[in-house]
Amino acid sequence: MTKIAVLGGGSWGSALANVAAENDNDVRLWTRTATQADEINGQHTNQKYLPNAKLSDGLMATSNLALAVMDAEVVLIVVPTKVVREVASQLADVLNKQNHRVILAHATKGLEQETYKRISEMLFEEVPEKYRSSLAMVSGPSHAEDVIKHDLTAVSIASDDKAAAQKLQKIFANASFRPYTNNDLLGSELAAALKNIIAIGSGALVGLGYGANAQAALLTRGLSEMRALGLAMGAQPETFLGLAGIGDLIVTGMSPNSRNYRAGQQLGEGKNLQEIQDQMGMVIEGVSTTKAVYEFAKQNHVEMPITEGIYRILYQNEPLREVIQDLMSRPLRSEN
Ligand SMILES: NC(=O)c1ccc[n+]([C@@H]2O[C@H](COP(=O)([O-])OP(=O)(O)OC[C@H]3O[C@@H](n4cnc5c(N)ncnc54)[C@H](O)[C@@H]3O)[C@@H](O)[C@H]2O)c1
Ligand SMILES: O=P(O)(O)OC[C@H](O)CO
Repeated sequence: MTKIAVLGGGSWGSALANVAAENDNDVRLWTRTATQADEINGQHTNQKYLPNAKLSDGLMATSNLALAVMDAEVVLIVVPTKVVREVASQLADVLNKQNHRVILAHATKGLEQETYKRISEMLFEEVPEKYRSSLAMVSGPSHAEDVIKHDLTAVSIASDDKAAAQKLQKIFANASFRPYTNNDLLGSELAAALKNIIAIGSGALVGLGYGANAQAALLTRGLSEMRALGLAMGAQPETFLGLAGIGDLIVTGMSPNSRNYRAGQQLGEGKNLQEIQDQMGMVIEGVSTTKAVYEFAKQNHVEMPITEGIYRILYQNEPLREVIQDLMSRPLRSEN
C-alpha cells in the first residue's frame, strides 16, 4: 500500500485516484473546492466530472493541499496545462513547510503557452529538486469515462527513473488497468500533447460527414507529423508506436468520449469554437496546444501542415473545407 496524493478533482484526476483507491492504496484527492470534497467523501460521487459513477469508499478527498500531501510518497498532478505552474508552485510551498520529498508524477497532456515547455519542465522549475526524487508521467489511451466503468485499459508510465515508474505501475495495476513503463518522458509528453491537435481534426472530418478513409489518412499523416517534431526534439521513435503515441492517437481521434474529438466534430457541424468551449465544461487541451505547437514549429522551421490547418480553423476562422482542400492539393510526395 502506497500513500499517494492526486492533485486535481476533474474527470481524470478522480478516475486515476479511484483506480489507486480500489487497489487499496492510501489515496488523498485534492479538489479545488470543499463542496466537491464533501460530495466525494459523503456520497462517493463526483457528478460534475464523472456523472453517475460510484467512487471507492476508500477514496478520501480534501480541499486542503497540505493535508492531501502529508506523508505522501507519490504526488500525481492531474490539472489542465494552464494551471500546472500555479498548482506546482503551491505544492512546492507545502513540501517546503513539511520538509518532505516525493516522487512527482503528472498525467497532464499539453504544452505551456508562450514558452512551449513540457509539463515536466514546468514541474522541474517550480518544485526544487530537494523536494522531488524523480519525475514521471502517466499517459496512453485512457478516457476517464471508460476507466471508471472498469473497461479494459492499458497506459504508459514514463520516467528516467525505472524504480519510480515501477512504483507507479504497482499502484495502478489491476485486472482491468494495465500500466507499462517506458524511459522516454520527453517523447511521451510530446506525443500526449500533439495527439490532441490531430484528434480535433479527426472529429472535424466526422462532423463534416467524411468517412473512415479520411480519418485513417488524417491519423496516419498526423502521426507522421507528431513523430517528426518529436524526433527533432530528441524523442525516441518507438514512443510514437507505443501506448503514448499511436495508442492515444487512436482513442482520442476515434472515441466520442474524447473532449478534443467532440470539439472537432462540433466544429465540423458548424458550431462556433467559443460556444463549444463554454458548453464542454471540461478542458479541451488541443485548442491551446495547437497554438503553442503552430508557433513553435514556425519559429523552428518545422513543417507541420495538419497542425497549421487546425490552427487556421481555430484561430483564423478559416472554413474547414478550404483547409482540407489546401491539404489535399499540396505538392505530391513520397511517404518516406
Ligand atoms: N479526462 C480524461 O479522460 C483524461 C485522460 C487522460 C489525460 N487527461 C488529461 O488530464 C488533464 C486534466 O484533464 P481533466 O479531463 O481531468 O480536466 P477537467 O476539466 O475534467 O478537470 C480539471 C480539474 O482541474 C481543477 N482545476 C482547475 N484550475 C485549478 C486550479 N487553479 N487549482 C486547482 N485545481 C484546478 C478543476 O477544478 C477540475 O477539477 C488534462 O491535461 C487532460 O488532457 C484527461
Ligand atoms: O478527452 P480528451 O480528448 O482530453 O482525451 C483524453 C485522453 O488524453 C485520452 O487518452
